[in-house]
Order: sequence, then C-alpha cells, then structure tokens
Amino acid sequence: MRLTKAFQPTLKEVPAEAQIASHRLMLRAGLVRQTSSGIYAWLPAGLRVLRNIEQIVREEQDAIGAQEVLMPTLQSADLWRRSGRYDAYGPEMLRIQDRHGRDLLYGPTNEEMITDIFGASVKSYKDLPKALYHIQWKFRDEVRPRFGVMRGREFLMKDAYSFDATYEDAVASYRRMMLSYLRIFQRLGVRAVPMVADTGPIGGDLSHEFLVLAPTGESGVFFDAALEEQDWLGRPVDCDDHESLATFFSTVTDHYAATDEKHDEAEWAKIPEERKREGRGIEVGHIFYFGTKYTESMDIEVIGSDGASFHPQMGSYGIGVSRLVGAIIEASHDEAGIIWPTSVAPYRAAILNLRQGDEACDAICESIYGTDPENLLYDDRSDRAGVKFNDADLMGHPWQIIVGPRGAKEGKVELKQRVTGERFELSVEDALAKIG
Ligand SMILES: Nc1ncnc2c1ncn2[C@@H]1O[C@H](COS(=O)(=O)NC(=O)[C@@H](N)CS)[C@@H](O)[C@H]1O
Repeated sequence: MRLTKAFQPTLKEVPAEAQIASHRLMLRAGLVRQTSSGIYAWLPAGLRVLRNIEQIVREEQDAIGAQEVLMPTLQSADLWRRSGRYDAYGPEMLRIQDRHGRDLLYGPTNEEMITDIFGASVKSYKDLPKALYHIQWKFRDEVRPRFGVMRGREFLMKDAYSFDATYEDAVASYRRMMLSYLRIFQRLGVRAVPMVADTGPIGGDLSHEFLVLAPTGESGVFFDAALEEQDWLGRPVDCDDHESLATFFSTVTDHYAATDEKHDEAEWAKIPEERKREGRGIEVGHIFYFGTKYTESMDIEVIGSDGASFHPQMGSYGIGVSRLVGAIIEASHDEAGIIWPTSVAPYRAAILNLRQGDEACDAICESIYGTDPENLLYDDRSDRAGVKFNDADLMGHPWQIIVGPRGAKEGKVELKQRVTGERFELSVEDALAKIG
C-alpha cells in the first residue's frame, strides 16, 4: 500500500478519555474510530490486524478438529426463555423488537443458539463428539465501556462449543481447547498465563481464563514461571488420546497461577523464589465446562449405544479477538508507539523514501515495493525524514527499510528492527531476505 493512497488518518493528539496506551495508540495510528460509546469502526490497518488474529485463531481451532460455522448476531428471545437466561442475563442484554413486535436480542454469546442448532439435527451418540466455533460480533451493554476496544459494547469474539457423550470425553474436549488456546497465544506473540477461573453467568464447574501480561492489566496475577517457559507449538500432543491430553493438561495445572482474588499465600510459599512471577493481566480468553446445563434446560437428547437417550455434555470456549488488538499493544509498545509482533502486524515492513523524487531512491523503493505491494507499506509522501521515522515508529511495523540518496547510489538500504532498534546496512536482496 502506498501511504499517499492509504486511508490511515494518524493523529498528533488524542481525546482526553483515552486513558491507556493501547486506546491512545489505536486512535493516533488510525486503526479505529469510535462511532458511539463502546462501539468502533475498524479502519484499514486496524482491520488487517484483526483479520491476522482471526486467521491464527481459525487455524489453531481447525487443527484440533473444530468446525467453523457462522451464527447470526440477532437471536430470538424465545431461545433464551427456553434456557431460562432471558431474564437472568440482566441489563447487559440489548433487547430489540421487530416490526411484528417479536422479541429479539443482539447476542452476547451463543450457548442457546448452538445447542438448538445441534439438537435439531444430532440424534445419535455416533454423531459425537462435535466442536463448532464461529468468529462473530457480540453486544454487551457494559455500564461503563472504557479502554477503547478492550472493554467495548460491540466486540468480536471467537466462541466455540463442544458436544460429547460422556464426562471423560467432555474433559478431553476441554483439554484440547486449552492446548489450542496456548498455541494461539504463542503464535500471537503474547505471554498468556492460564489460570483457574470463576464460571459466572455461563455456568459449570470447570473453567480457566487466559491473561496476557501487561502493566495496565485489570487483574493482579501471581504465577509460576514454568507456565510461560513452555513451547506449546513444539510440544507433541496426540489430541485423540486421553492419556496424552491428560499429560499435557497436568503441565498446566501442576503449576501455580492465580489472580489476586484467588491468590493463596500458602500455596505461593511452596514455589522456589526464582520461579515466582507477579504482574498484571488482561483477560483475553475464557473456557468453561458446564456439562448438561443447556442440553437439559433446552431438552436436547441423543440416543446412546444402549438405546437409552441422554443429554450430551458441553463446554464453551471464548477468545476476545477485538480485545486482543488492544491487549497486544498494551503488552508491546514503547513511548514512540506500537511494536507489532510479526504474526499480526498490518504490514511486514515500511519502506521509507528519505528523498522522494531522487532517481536512485525512487528506483530502489519501487523495486522493493514491487516485490509485495499488498503487504509492504511504502511511505512515498514528500514529508521530511523525521516525520516518516516518527510515523513508522507509531504505526509499529516490525521492520523499516530506510532508503537514503547516499546508500541508494551503492544499492544499499538501512534496515531498522522496531522491537530491538537494531540497524543494519544491507543490499536490497539481503534486506528482503532478513525481513522474511
Ligand atoms: N466487553 C468486552 N469487550 C471486549 N472483549 C470482551 C468483552 N467481554 C468479553 N470479552 C472477551 O470475550 C472473551 C469471552 O467472553 S466470556 O464472557 O468470558 N465467555 C463467553 O462469552 C463464553 N460464551 C465463551 S464461548 C473474554 O475472555 C474476553 O476476552
């Protein structure tokens, strides 16, 4: 993308209500614009990050055998009356009436809907297990939306739902999702700590949440360093074997991790000093096992191998996809701006032409840009170098390919790595090889 063509309205100043770094930087870098309280429009560069996160989530959910569906945002109130949650859910639920006076709602989550869809077509235990997920906008009428997209009212969630014949199978599904989540967060380039959590309005008795470590996290976090020294992607786990899943799961549950609400000093004292970690965390994912809560309340049954019918066991598994854009910035920025992990960055690199109009500079920039115009941002403005450096640091590209008139004459460029600040004088092909 050429910056002279891009719609990326950067800001010098931000509105006073932007209290935390990610909110300020998302506005200043032109990633989003608020359209009303807690509701945002995603501008091109911000949307590219959102899509990159979605794709990593999608790949790792598919990898454990979950199947993607897409459920609507609008749901019938009758569905929620069947589960008994319509009145219980409270003022966060946005209730709507259509022209025929029918009660609808903008979905805050989809347990009822997926259970209804599943129950209408699955009649036999032979059709189990099933794991279905979608990536869809949700609405929760938060009384005090704040911190930009981190606590919005309309937000993007990946929510998955598992259906199993037995408790053991449901626990295996839960552990498969735990593994998938740890792989997702590792690929996103964040440090996410899994810990035992409350079940809240979703229900059930087994739940973990995943907190990304960031100084402005809403929760205090105490955890054993062993939890984040794992390579979840490199770890071989046979997702079809309950033993293999149990061994993996014990790697997680054997190590201490708790938010300040649940912190247990006695347990904490047992951990060697050098393995104790404390910090602040942002909740980016939350998984629940809740058995037959919805299949019973909505009367969904399948026929077992013995001919008797039973309520399938369920779990639900959420990731805050839009919240992650803010959480990643909270975890990875400096005073100059955003520092995107390579896996989610809107562009692989920014090409900075320090003298637009100089024949050698323009020629080198055009040849580099031509190698991947879709994923390189070419700052072809006639602004002076300082403006280009500041904007590139603000936007957070993992690499800056700096083309000045002296270097250009010798076919050389300067490469700057955003996360380390390191600079390299390289030929064009070596620079392209280095940014990968
Ligand atoms: N107001 C919000 N703004 C942005 N993200 C949110 C908001 N509320 C929740 N989330 C994200 O959505 C994730 C899942 O939400 S949840 O309520 O914990 N879980 C569920 O809704 C379950 N139905 C999982 S399928 C949270 O971990 C959080 O990362």
